[in-house]
Amino acid sequence: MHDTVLAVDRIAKRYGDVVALDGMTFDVRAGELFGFVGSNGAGKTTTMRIVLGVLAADAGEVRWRGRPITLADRRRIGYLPEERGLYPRMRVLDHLVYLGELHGMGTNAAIGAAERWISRIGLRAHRDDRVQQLSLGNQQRVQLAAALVHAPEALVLDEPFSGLDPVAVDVLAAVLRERAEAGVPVIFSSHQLDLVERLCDRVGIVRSGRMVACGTVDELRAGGSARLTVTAPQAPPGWADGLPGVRVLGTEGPRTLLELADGADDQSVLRAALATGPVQEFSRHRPSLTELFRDAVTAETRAA
Ligand SMILES: Nc1ncnc2c1ncn2[C@@H]1O[C@H](COP(=O)(O)OP(=O)(O)OP(=O)(O)O)[C@@H](O)[C@H]1O
Repeated sequence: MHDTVLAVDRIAKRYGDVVALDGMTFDVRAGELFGFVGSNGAGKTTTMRIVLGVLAADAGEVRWRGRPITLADRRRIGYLPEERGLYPRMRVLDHLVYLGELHGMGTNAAIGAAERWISRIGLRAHRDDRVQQLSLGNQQRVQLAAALVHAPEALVLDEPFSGLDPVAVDVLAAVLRERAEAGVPVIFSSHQLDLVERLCDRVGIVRSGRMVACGTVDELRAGGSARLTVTAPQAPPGWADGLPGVRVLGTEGPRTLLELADGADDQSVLRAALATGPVQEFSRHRPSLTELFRDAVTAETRAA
């Protein structure tokens, strides 16, 4: 039995004629990092807004620890919205203290927490600057500290890594991992799939307002079709066309990337490659998250 904290259950949402969410369903468990990925417009931000109560769903339910989520539950969530909302003229420390107090912290506790996050997120040199004086990336760091300052019981972060330099990416990755290890469920959206693959316990791939694949990266990869990379310098263009159970995904110089249907015979591919001349590379691998994601997006294009 998993310790589900947040459950999104068959959420539907339309904007006029646009169907933004169409039965969106998934859950996030205590202590896990959940990566929420999907192409632009797939419905990630809309889902997060509904979880936080910024938007109302047309149908479906959000549950917090097994019962319908309330305003009080939502105040326990640390939220990084897509539309970043800081007061530009406030100073960094004052801003974070203010937000901590808004979430019910006493002033001293809020100051202590704000100082700790300022150090942790690398903002010490900017502690007394006004938000509007900061670079975009540093404003993003303040926004992240704002989501963390009140010791939330869950984190819902809309593209938290966007705009961060590589050092800040590493710091944030460590912070999120640490929060998860403390039992906090963390859900975040990102287009940086290598980061999602490296960091997340589970990943959900969203397409057209629905969850089309959800599981650990290993589970998702195991469910994807095997890939073959073949390097055959003398092979003419189209050498792999028509091989049974084989789809050509692309070529790059002498290398051809192939997708194998279940049960397709990779040895017949090897024989076909050898028939063209020397084969310098022949390797079979499971798709990466990026490749799985491309498959999902391609399926969307084909369905459109
Ligand atoms: N306020 C709005 N009015 C009309 N349509 C909207 C509105 N907000 C979102 N949509 C539409 O709803 C769908 C889902 O958008 P959403 O912002 O949730 O996607 P997303 O997955 O977060 O995309 P991105 O990766 O680009 O941030 C899109 O078709 C979008 O155009």
